[in-house]
Amino acid sequence: MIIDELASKNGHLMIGGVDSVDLAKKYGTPLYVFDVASIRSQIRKFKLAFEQAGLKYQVSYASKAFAVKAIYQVMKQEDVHIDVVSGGELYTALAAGFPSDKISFHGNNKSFEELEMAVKNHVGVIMLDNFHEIELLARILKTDDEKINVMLRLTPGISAHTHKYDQTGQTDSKFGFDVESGQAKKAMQLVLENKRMNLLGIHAHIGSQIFGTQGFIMLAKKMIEIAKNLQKEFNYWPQVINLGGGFGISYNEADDPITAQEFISQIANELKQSCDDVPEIWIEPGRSIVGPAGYTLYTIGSRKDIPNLPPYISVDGGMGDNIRPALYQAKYEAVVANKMGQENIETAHIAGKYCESGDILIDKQELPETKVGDILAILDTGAYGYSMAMNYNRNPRPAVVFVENGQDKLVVKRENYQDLISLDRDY
Ligand SMILES: Cc1ncc(COP(=O)(O)O)c(C=O)c1O
Ligand SMILES: N[C@@H](CCCC[NH3+])C(=O)O
Repeated sequence: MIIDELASKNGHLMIGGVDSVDLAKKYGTPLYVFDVASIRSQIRKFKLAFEQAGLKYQVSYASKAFAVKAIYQVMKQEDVHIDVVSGGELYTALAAGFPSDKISFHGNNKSFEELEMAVKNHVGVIMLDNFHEIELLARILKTDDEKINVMLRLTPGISAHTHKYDQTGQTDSKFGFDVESGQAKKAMQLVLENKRMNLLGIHAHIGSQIFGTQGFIMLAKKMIEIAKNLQKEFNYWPQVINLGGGFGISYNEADDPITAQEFISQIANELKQSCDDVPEIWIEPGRSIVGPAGYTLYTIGSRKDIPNLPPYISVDGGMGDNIRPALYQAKYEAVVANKMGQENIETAHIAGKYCESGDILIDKQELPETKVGDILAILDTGAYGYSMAMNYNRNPRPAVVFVENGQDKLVVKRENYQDLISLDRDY
């Protein structure tokens, strides 16, 4: 998000036509706020880019980025697929009324119960990740009319240029069937022999928060090469090639993401050059759909000044609602929501309230003059914020509000202290 492009009115940050300072007053802080129009617009950009490129496609929202009932309902309205990685995400999506035939079920260690739940609910496709899962699924599919679509997640041997914890496509990865060593071929054979599994195609995901098109072009090329080898071996041509997600977003000025249009047109060129019968192309964006739409509002509290060093300005949340700075050294930017347009006068550390020295949300943030009670808005927190939130130090998780067309709606209640002990039992 570019700070200069943020909307403001009377010195207040506006989100989706709603005054963010009013939201902080109405719902309290910390508060996650999502601009739903931004989510819809990003989905439409992906779809349009595929249509312009003339590819058969499917956009599947990677819901690990943000998985609550309301977002699954937005995805249903936008008529996209979703992917889930656990029984909990599947349960939430189904409870939200999301159609099961548009769900892909991922994960590197799906349990018998999770696979059974997926089969019983007739999910659109199960992404098989390892031999253990092929075995479990074969046990679950007891009769011929229990046929289910599957895809094989492959490890294509491509390292994305991103944080180590965000890489998934390299050979040394916990995800997927390794192509180099022949695991992928063996898995393909097992699945093709099982008449209760319908092999829809092949999948790979090289990582997350990736900039540039190079990695994705390499991946598209590699997937066609793999498909051609499999065709020779098994006379099988995939109906779908799923290229995963991972499209980077701009968290700060240094980040320079590619647009959906750039990425998809280049992939389309590569695919059309590589083969005559281009399969349907699926992508699984998570961060790029919800990340830029999200803001976290905090109230500024204590301040610690140290001679000749930047001050520590603390807010009422921190690593419990956004683990990304501590976990991936992620760099965010913030504005003071009730002082938009005011001149910056200092650089400060934005500290969280958790009992950890590493609980610093922003290492260096330019700020106008601030005081206790001001509202700080950290930008681009829509992905992997709420979904990775936790109760460390027994801090309740914040509420989530959706805004659209000047209206706000609470979609997840704030946890309270009673919620925190609701699972505890006396001893
Ligand atoms: C298989 C798969 N698909 C899609 C994604 C979504 O990635 P992102 O949110 O970076 O688009 C992930 C997460 O890294 C993933 O593991
Ligand atoms: N949780 C990661 C993205 C997913 C990485 C692995 N699939 C992040 O916040 O960047």
